[in-house]
Amino acid sequence: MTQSRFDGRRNALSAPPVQGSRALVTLHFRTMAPTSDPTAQPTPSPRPSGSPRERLQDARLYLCTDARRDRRGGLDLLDLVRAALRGGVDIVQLRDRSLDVVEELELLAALRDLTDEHGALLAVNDRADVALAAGAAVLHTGQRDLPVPVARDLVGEKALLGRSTGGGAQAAAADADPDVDYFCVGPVRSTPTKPGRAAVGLDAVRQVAAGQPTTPWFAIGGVDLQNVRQVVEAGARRVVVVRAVTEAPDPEAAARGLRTALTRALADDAGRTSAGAGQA
Ligand SMILES: Cc1ncc(COP(=O)(O)OP(=O)(O)O)c(N)n1
Ligand SMILES: Cc1ncsc1CCOP(=O)(O)O
Ligand SMILES: [Mg+2]
Repeated sequence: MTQSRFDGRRNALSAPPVQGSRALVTLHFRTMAPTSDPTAQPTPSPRPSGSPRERLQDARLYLCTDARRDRRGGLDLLDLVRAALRGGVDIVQLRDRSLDVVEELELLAALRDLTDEHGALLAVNDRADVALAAGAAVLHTGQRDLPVPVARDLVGEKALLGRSTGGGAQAAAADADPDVDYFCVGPVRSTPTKPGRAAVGLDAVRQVAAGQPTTPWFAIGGVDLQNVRQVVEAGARRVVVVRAVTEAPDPEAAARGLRTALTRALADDAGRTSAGAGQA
């Protein structure tokens, strides 16, 4: 495994400038890394390039993972993330409060190399200072974290800000806030990954979708291959997963399966209803 060391020099301010025009979006074909089957043909899937904000618009599948210090017999963090990116994950967040800042920055430096290679976005949870120091494209904060204006002041205009919501008024506030680049709605189902947080259910997803938010948003919490179609039918266009990939015996196949299921459910849903046409 190659270990990138954090050198303290790359930060969000050294990231390429945000391009304001959608016309600047270009599509290229992602290089698919070899799968476990050496005879398998690469199946190129469009990977959006362009500014982080443009890539966020096209993002469908977002992975949060801990540092996997206890690998539980599976892949270590970098191998897991590499596999997930090959499988089609668009955004990767390191979510692990047990790390000290030096450890977190070291891991983020390595993850940034991987996400950059794959044209994906790197997200930092909770800490604006760490996001800035790591040069991460995204800072994610929840309702009990830094207020959005403070987070924005700290990370600057170029960084993307994500916000957790339980749907309803929190989602409406996030959608109305020009500093929020995306928000999440959940937990859709109760989940051991967010203990003590009550499920909001698919009804909350339906309610948010009915409001036709203009800000990109994701459903999170208990989303997996079995229920992703229901989540899309409830109105979500994007999902965040933890266990569905991190606890899968084959994380690459799990990510690819979710991605394919999402794409199919989205296509079917778009054919069934025109209500989603204007959705973020
Ligand atoms: C993408 C994404 N969505 C939701 C969360 C949860 O954030 P929060 O409610 O602040 O809880 P913690 O993750 O900080 O425990 C998230 N981290 N990422
Ligand atoms: C971080 C977070 N916030 C709301 S639910 C959740 C965890 C989702 O984890 P999983 O996909 O394993 O249910
Ligand atoms: Mg948080």
